[in-house]
Amino acid sequence: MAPHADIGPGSSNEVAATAHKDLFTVNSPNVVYNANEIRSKYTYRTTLVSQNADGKYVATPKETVYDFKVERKIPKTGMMLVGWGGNNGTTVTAGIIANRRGLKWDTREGSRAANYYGSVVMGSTMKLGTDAKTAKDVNIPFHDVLPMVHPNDLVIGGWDISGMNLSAAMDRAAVLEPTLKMQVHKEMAAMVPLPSIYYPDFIAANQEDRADNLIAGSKACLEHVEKIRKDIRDFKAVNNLEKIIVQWTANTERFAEIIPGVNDTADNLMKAIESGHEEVSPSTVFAVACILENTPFINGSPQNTFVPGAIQLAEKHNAFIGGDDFKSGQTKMKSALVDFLISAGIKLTSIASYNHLGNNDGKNLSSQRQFRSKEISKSNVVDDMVEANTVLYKKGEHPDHTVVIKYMPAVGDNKRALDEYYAEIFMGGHQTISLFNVCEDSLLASPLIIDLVLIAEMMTRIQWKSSSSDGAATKDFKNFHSVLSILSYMLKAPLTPPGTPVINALAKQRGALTNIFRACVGLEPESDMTLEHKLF
Ligand SMILES: NC(=O)c1ccc[n+]([C@@H]2O[C@H](COP(=O)([O-])OP(=O)(O)OC[C@H]3O[C@@H](n4cnc5c(N)ncnc54)[C@H](O)[C@@H]3O)[C@@H](O)[C@H]2O)c1
Ligand SMILES: O=P([O-])([O-])O[C@@H]1[C@@H](O)[C@H](O)[C@@H](O)[C@H](O)[C@@H]1O
Repeated sequence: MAPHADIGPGSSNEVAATAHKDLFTVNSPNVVYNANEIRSKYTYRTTLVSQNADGKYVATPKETVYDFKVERKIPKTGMMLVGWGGNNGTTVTAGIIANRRGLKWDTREGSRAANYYGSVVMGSTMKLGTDAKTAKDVNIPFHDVLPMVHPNDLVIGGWDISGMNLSAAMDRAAVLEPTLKMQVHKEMAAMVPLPSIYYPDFIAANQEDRADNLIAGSKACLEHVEKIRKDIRDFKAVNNLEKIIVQWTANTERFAEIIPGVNDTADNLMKAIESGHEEVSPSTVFAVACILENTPFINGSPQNTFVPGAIQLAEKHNAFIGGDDFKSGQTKMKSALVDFLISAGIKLTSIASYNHLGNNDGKNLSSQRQFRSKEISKSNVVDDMVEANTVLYKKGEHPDHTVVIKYMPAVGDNKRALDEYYAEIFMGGHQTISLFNVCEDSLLASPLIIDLVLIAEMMTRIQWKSSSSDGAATKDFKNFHSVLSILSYMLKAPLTPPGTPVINALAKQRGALTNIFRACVGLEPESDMTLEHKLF
């Protein structure tokens, strides 16, 4: 049996890492390149605000000097998906194979070619600067800002409670055109998900008929943690990998109850797993296994995988985690539109978000407890934008917001999202925005899975220290905080380091991602001031 890896013509042994060519170098005394690293000294400028006795704000500019170190060598990287046999898992796998081989296929609208549309890293650009002669903007592919893995080079594997091979699972998903599927059929038929853990109470009962590829045991135990850790090590060894990123793209679980003494601390969580506590979910067991294996783990679903004990464990082991819930279509649009409306001074008073879909995700979400997980992640996405505008909203005031999801098998993966945004405008007027948004869910989510892997892997090669004079200096280089909030742009319910704010506004999320990567090569944040076009 194939070692559950991508063993096609582009298989791990044959995939030659795409040679990385630096598209640019930074000409600055603060940036030094050597064969292995890029070192930069970056001054981070913020404004500290305090209030004086009469309540007036006092704004004080603050500068913190950071040293960043970026490893330039691009490691051979594996992507292991939990839920590999699902719509997203099969679609992203077929998509990477198709891109790797430069496939074209016929459709009713004519020939189509493989692409990475919908991936920020592979499909978007950022402004590098302005042309020294013409003063015109110079934009570069996002992928070229730092030495990042190319998705074509990813070695793919994973787990599923369904033992169906990836070709049959791709047919079951009914996402891709037959003329494309037939070209990747052979490679995908050779891919078989590893058996996984299945605790029935956490996903809808209607998923039981898929569960034929199981690791023994129906509740958490240390053996499950160790089996998953071994799977990761074996996958790494068989494919001669240097890095692995694991992502949960399995079914949405019900929320786990946070129980003091069970999952509130790292030690209690490990004891709970050892004792087989029934409130420990499969996704939390995967997270713990990845943390202990120092393998970044990202949760693409809305459940609270990262119970407090899991976050504490990640911090303790200096391991990366990220989540929750891919932000693919209806919510992505919401996080941009709400930001636009509120920052335009328009008082949004209600948001009605309805959608129906017919894929297996929709089937799982037709169960109330799983829907509740999704309802939470889809509902909280406007909080930061509302709270930031105290001109429009009094403290605690917010728009009405309802989320409805219905399972309609007929539409398959092509979710229909209907939204109404209702707002108060000048002098008692109203604005009503109605959206009808057909989201081909897996084709929107798959590029996000790729972005999450590429960015999480990049973060394992970036370290920082502060040479600040204000006593916050750190002597040695260290990783970013274990909770990768830099991944927020791809996620509906961004996980952030405990006690730090959650930012959902799409433009702010992209700005953070872009400007942190720019800072790693000593470049200032993208500024839209364009003073060079105003002051002359
Ligand atoms: N646009 C999107 O598709 C989108 C957006 C946001 C979030 N999500 C989330 O991504 C996840 C996957 O979506 P999908 O459309 O691929 O769903 P899917 O139902 O097609 O795939 C999920 C897969 O997970 C498997 N699975 C379930 N429990 C498992 C376990 N314990 N271990 C291993 N495998 C397990 C199932 O057998 C199935 O093959 C869902 O949770 C969904 O809510 C999807
Ligand atoms: O990302 P998004 O389009 O806002 O949200 C989607 C929901 O609308 C859909 O019902 C669900 O099945 C997907 O998993 C995804 O969560």
